[in-house]
Order: sequence, then structure tokens, then C-alpha cells
Amino acid sequence: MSTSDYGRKRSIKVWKTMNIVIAGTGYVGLVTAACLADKGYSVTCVDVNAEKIRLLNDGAIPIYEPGLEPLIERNRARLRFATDDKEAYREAEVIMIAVGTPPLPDGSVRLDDVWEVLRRIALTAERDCLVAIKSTVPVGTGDEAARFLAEHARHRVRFDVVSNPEFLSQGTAVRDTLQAPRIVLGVDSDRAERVMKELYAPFALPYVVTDRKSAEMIKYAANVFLALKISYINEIANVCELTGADIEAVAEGIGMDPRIGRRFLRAGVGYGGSCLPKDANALYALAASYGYSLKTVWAAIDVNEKQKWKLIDKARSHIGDFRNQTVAVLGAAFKPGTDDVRESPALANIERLIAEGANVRVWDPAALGHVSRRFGDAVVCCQTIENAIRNADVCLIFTEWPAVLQFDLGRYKALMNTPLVVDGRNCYDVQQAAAAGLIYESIGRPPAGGALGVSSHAPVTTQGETEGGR
Ligand SMILES: NC(=O)c1ccc[n+]([C@@H]2O[C@H](COP(=O)([O-])OP(=O)(O)OC[C@H]3O[C@@H](n4cnc5c(N)ncnc54)[C@H](O)[C@@H]3O)[C@@H](O)[C@H]2O)c1
Ligand SMILES: O=c1ccn([C@@H]2O[C@H](COP(=O)(O)OP(=O)(O)O[C@H]3O[C@H](CO)[C@@H](O)[C@H](O)[C@H]3O)[C@@H](O)[C@H]2O)c(=O)[nH]1
Repeated sequence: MSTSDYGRKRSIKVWKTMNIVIAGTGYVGLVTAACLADKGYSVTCVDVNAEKIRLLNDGAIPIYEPGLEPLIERNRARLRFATDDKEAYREAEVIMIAVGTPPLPDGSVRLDDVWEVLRRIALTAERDCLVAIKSTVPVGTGDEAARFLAEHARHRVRFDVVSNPEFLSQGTAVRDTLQAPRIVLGVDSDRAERVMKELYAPFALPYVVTDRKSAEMIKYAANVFLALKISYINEIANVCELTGADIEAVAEGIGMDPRIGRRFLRAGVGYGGSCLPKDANALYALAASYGYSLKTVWAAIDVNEKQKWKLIDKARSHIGDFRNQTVAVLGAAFKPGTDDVRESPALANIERLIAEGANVRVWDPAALGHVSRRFGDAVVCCQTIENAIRNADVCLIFTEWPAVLQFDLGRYKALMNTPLVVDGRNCYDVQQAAAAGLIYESIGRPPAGGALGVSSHAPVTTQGETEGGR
């Protein structure tokens, strides 16, 4: 097996006829199905959630993901949505598992849905079949799945199990799938490698071919590296606040070093989403189950937990306590470009603000439905930024949606009771915010006109001289 090579376009005849089924029509399953259909495949998507399937069959898209709707629309003839997985699995040649693997309280993940799909495949499949696990699963799960299918197959069929982790990001999922930097294939047979390469040939992307355990570890190691990078820059931002350095300049300066890279160096209120927090905890728990303490990962998790309260802490230093204060929250989704609020720092903060007696007004262009389902009458959901900030005592920014980035700064001053804006994503230029009359706090940047403050280690300046300089 090669460790790395490039997919080549094969004859359309071969790949168009492959019978593909995807289990789970969430962010990963639906985007994968749409992209495969766009390459000419016919794909059956199965989900236990009958409402999702009904919506999809009615022409609606159950999630907000830019570019997904037109992709599904133009490939509708090649996409089938069903709840009857047995019928789908019976004749499938490739089954991709893309069901959820949510976190458990001890940091490990719940694999019930993955095992349920495997059980149903074992009972139903009537022809040789390749099972590709796209869900993020602990190292060793693919090997267990292969043993399980071999032992429990009801019919005389051969199963090949492949670990095929997914690396798409929400908000850019379609592009990430069509132009992925690599496709990781964890295989234990030449046949599995050949079928997967045939499947992905129309994408013409680089492959990393390895064993199943290494493929599973690549997924965790990649995500947790990103979590470490974010926690590191957030800690540097905290030290910038103490020393008077500017995190934006620092991130630019270190990011220009190609060994470090500019991406994932945006300081803020910490990472959220359904993956980075879950996967950092899961990798820590996995190592711990072998008696190994992953100290760097623990530190990243700990820093992230503290970072998410930064805005409330900063606001408190201006307004004291939140009782009866009107707080505008801009952004509920864990990042722009998605309606997903899983592990969003905004949600944890909204909960705390409500508990502390604040009147909370939330704006988000995609995730308000989740907010109102979660908090009901305890918050006011606003369709515009203006409505959220009108008469507010403080505005907290959690998500750098384009509408926030482009918002006229003068409107804060005009509409708020007190123009106190605490920005968790460094959306605005500090000098411009001050010029617009805002009391503006952000992450890791000195306020307009000078340093935030100096730590006890900094030299004290008197009449232009430095005492005890270093
Ligand atoms: N969301 C991402 O950006 C992303 C990216 C890469 C990897 N992942 C991983 O991919 C997996 C899926 O993530 P997601 O965000 O797409 O999840 P999701 O929760 O959006 O979707 C999972 C879907 O699986 C369905 N399902 C559950 N049990 C089923 C069964 N027995 N048969 C058929 N369908 C079933 C659910 O109803 C749901 O619609 C997770 O392991 C996640 O860690 C997610
Ligand atoms: O410089 C940065 C970059 C991101 N974030 C935050 O980190 C979180 C996660 O962002 P991102 O990684 O872009 O979103 P996800 O869609 O969760 O994607 C991650 O998780 C997926 C699921 O496993 C992987 O497939 C992707 O490769 C991986 O980037 C969000 O809250 C961001 O606001 C920062 O705070 N600073």
C-alpha cells in the first residue's frame, strides 16, 4: 500500500454505478452525500430522524450550511432520502457511517449510534460491502467493528471496514469536502484501498493510506492540535493584556513564520462547536484509559474553559453586577456560517447572565431558533442588531458574523443606554471604536491611546525615565 498518492479520474462507468449508502444525514452525512452526487454518484441517505427525512424529501434542508442547498438542488435526481435503512443496506456496495458520537460526562464518547448502524448492517447486508467510518471514533473502534461484522454477519458476505475520518469545518463544509487537503484511508486490505480510491477518484485529491488505528488517531491529533493552537494564542492574548502588547500584531508576527502559520491564531472567547471540545476531551480520556496523562491537552481544555468567561468578567469590571442590566448578545452560533450552537461559548454565557438577573437580548442570523428552544421566554430573540442593542447597558460580541463586522459603530453609541461593547472576537479597530464614542473592550489588545495596564514586573516610568529597567 502506498502511504500517499493522488487520486486519478477513472472511467465514469465504474464510479457512477457504485451503490452508495450514507447512514446519518447531519452536517457530515448530508454534505458528503451532496458532494458525491455532484461527482455523478447515486447516493441513498438514511436517517432515524423521520422529520429530517421528511424535510429533505419536501425539498428543504434541515441544517444551515452555505452552498449546500444549491448543491442538493442540482443533484436531486441522484439523491434519495429514506428512513428504511434495511432496504438500503441490503444491496449496498459502500456504506458510509456519519452518525453522531456525542460526548459523555467523563470525556469519552457515546458510540451507541455507530454500533446500532453496525448491528443493522450485519443483519441486513446481502452482498460484499465496504463499510467506511466517517464519524470521529476512538482509536481501535474500526478494528472492533471489523471483528463484529465478521462474527455477526447474517448472510455469507465479506465486509471491509475502512476508517475514513472527515475534516470538514461547518460554514465551509462543501468547499472543504470538494477541495480537501487530503483523504485519509485507514485500511487492512488491498481491496478496501482500491474501492475507496475508486470512490474518491473523481475528487482528484491526495490520499494518506495507513492502518485503521493510525487513521483514527490522525483525526483526533489534527483537531486537538487546532484546540492547542487556539488555547495557546488565547493565553498569549491574556499576557498581552497584562503587558500592553497587542495580540493582533503578535499573531501576525508569529503567523508569518511558515512553521507556525497564520490560521487558528485568532484570539477570542475560546473554541466551541461539536468537535474541538469533544475531541480534546475524548483524546484525553483515551490516553487516560491507557494510564497516560496528556498534559498539553489538559492545559488546552482548562484554558478554554476559563477563556469563555472573559467577556462577562470584563463587563463586570465596568458595571458591577448584572442584575436588571439589559445585555445585548451578538452571536449565538459557535462560529459564523452555521446555525450550530453545540458547545457555543455564547450559550453558556447567556445561561449565566440569566441566572445573574440580566435582561438578555440575543441576535443571531442563523441560530435564533435554537436559542428560543433552549431559553424560551428567559431571553428576547431579536431579528436585527439594532433591536438587540437598543437601550442596552452592555453589548457582548460572541460571533464575528459579517453583519457584526460591517455594523456602523456610531449605531452602538446612538442606540445603547451606555455604549459599552465587549468584543470577544476582535471585530473592530480599537481606535475607530474609541473615535465612535464607544467604551470598547476586546481580547488581548491595548485600549485606544495606550497600554491596558502594566504588570508588577513592568518597568515603572517617571518623567520619561525608566526605573529599575530590565
Ligand atoms: N460537524 C462537523 O463539522 C464534523 C466534521 C468532521 C467530523 N465530524 C464527526 O462526524 C460525526 C457526525 O457529526 P455531525 O455533526 O454530522 O452529526 P449530526 O448530529 O449533525 O448528525 C448525525 C445524524 O445521524 C443520525 N442517526 C443517529 N443514529 C442513526 C442510525 N442508527 N441510522 C441512521 N442515522 C442515524 C441522526 O439522526 C443525525 O441526523 C461525529 O462523529 C462528528 O464528530 C463532524
Ligand atoms: O483562530 C481561531 C479559529 C477558530 N476558533 C474557534 O474554534 C472553534 C472551532 O472552529 P472551526 O475549527 O473552524 O470549526 P469546526 O466546524 O468545529 O471544525 C473543526 O472540527 C471539525 C469536526 O471534527 C473538523 O472536521 C475541522 O477540521 C475542525 O476545524 C470556533 O468556536 C471558532 O470560533 C478560534 O477561537 N480561533
